Amino acid sequence: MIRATELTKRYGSTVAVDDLSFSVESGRVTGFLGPNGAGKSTTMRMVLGLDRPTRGAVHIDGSPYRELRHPLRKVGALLDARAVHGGRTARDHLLCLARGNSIPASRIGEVLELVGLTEVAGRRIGGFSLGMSQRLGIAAAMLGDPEVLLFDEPVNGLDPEGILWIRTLIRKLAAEGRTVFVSSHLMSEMAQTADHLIVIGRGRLIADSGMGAFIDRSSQSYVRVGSPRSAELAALLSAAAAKPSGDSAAMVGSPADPAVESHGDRLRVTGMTAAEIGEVAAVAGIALHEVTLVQPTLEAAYMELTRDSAQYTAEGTRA
Ligand SMILES: Nc1ncnc2c1ncn2[C@@H]1O[C@H](COP(=O)(O)OP(=O)(O)OP(=O)(O)O)[C@@H](O)[C@H]1O
Repeated sequence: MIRATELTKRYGSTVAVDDLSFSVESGRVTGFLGPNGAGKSTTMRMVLGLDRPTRGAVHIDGSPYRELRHPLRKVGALLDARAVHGGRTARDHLLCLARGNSIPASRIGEVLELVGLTEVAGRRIGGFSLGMSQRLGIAAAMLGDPEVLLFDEPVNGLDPEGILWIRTLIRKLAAEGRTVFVSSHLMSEMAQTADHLIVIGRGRLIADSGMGAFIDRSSQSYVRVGSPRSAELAALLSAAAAKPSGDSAAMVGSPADPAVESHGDRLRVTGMTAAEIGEVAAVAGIALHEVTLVQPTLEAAYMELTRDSAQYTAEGTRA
């Protein structure tokens, strides 16, 4: 498990990460999202001891990274796949990393096989394509068979087959009970990979919630309800929606305030679940002819939530 507590990083007058507290749990994929410059890479660098927090701390299973005895056996990371010594062969690169972390050389063949680079193990890394470099970075991350894995933009530059391969690998690692923390700007990819989301903007926490809850809480998520007594039901739902729901998903400034609107012979209900609507109707003995959950894509929910946090916004992209 990764736990960040009041994590803060300043570069001169820039506050890159601002009082950030969150946990990344084991056994699931946690997506780390935020607009350009939000502080994702800086956070990941602090998790890995590559940057010192100005304030606060981040622990991996209770210890700061710098205090881990054999870091690669606890934490594997893919940050910048190109930041390697281009003159070395893939095998030598992995051998150097293994030696420094008391990892047996026999593991190198295993990770090369895992990422599909066995045939090019003797080639110099400098001639590798971006996709091959990404695979080598993942081989390095997996070298110590770590419980905790961090991937910063892992599908960057990969072809569709490579993207599918990484997605499958990431899901498998989480299913094995590992802690998997992945940043990406590709929302369609995240929607298929992550179970849980941590969203930051301008260095601060915006959301920490399950994927389903994140999408449900968007104002674009609603339940379409059809009933022969829709006017009566609308009044009952409005009264019920005014009560607090007790939902525990942390969402700063959630836009989904409960509301009931009539659209022809259908009701459009936001901020209530289909089950809650069904309960209200059942208590009043009102028949329901339709209850349909209409959800936006992760991309639409994300754009709505981060609209005010984006550092750079092109003309015409603000709703
Ligand atoms: N070494 C540094 N010196 C000065 N400022 C920095 C440094 N590293 C990051 N920053 C600034 O900190 C902020 C957060 O940057 P960071 O790279 O962590 O964001 P990010 O969320 O990873 O962005 P992206 O999605 O574009 O990769 C930005 O304003 C960036 O310019």
